[in-house]
Amino acid sequence: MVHLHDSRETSASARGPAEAARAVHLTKVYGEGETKVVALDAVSVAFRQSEFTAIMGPSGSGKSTLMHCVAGLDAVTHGSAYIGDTDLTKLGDKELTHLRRDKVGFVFQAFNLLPTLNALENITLPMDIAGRTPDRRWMEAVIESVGLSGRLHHRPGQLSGGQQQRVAVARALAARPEVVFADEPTGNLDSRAGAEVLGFLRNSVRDLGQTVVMVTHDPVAASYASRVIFLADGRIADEMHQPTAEAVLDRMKRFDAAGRTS
Ligand SMILES: Nc1ncnc2c1ncn2[C@@H]1O[C@H](COP(=O)(O)OP(=O)(O)OP(=O)(O)O)[C@@H](O)[C@H]1O
Repeated sequence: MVHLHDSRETSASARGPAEAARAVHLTKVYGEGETKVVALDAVSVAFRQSEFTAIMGPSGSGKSTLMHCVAGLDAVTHGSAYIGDTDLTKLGDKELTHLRRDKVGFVFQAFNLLPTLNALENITLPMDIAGRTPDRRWMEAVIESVGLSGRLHHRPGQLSGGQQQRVAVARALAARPEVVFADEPTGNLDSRAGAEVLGFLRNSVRDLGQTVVMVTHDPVAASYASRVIFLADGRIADEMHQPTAEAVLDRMKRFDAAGRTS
């Protein structure tokens, strides 16, 4: 296994743990008048570099909204969202597009691979479009940890669901982003393929120093993270470190008992 920690992390560790992304008193309101929904209510949370955080909570608690606002995919109503030191609320559309392209990696439930390109071409596509040359050592490390070296010239249709999602994760990592946001990355996978993808995400944090923030409904998926943030009614309700699936499930049951799920 190649160990290739990010030099940003080394320099940051001299200053204490650096934050790859954070929300500061972030409020997100959808609609107005009778249809007004406060999806996030003054949420403050930081995601440190080289940390794997899972965001959990009942349906409608604001998980996706938090991820979308911090990733610059959705506008903030009040407060701020940062990637590194950059306040996203101060950026125009074009700057935001560049920041998302250069600093953020995304993994969604649907793999979103291009069917006519092989695995390697899919992995390097965003960098090709941006006209950037991939860092060779980093790419080799990503491809080694993704465990697809024998399948790099296969097209998505020739790969299993789990392999396709691992290609999607490698694509998110290829540009060496500040942070990777994963939204239900195992939602379309059976438990074995899901475990492969989660293991790969965890390795990318451990071996490559990547920062990962993952929204999930699944306590087993959350147990791969080193930290779980629980949202309820648009607020941070709890936090757990070194979670086990059982402990996460127990915590989620207490939300059910409080009648907060829909
Ligand atoms: N585009 C939108 N317009 C209006 N309301 C929205 C919109 N997106 C989300 N909401 C509302 O904001 C609240 C939080 O939604 P969000 O999708 O963030 O929750 P979630 O925890 O991710 O839910 P789930 O687990 O069901 O995906 C919900 O009440 C939802 O109905």
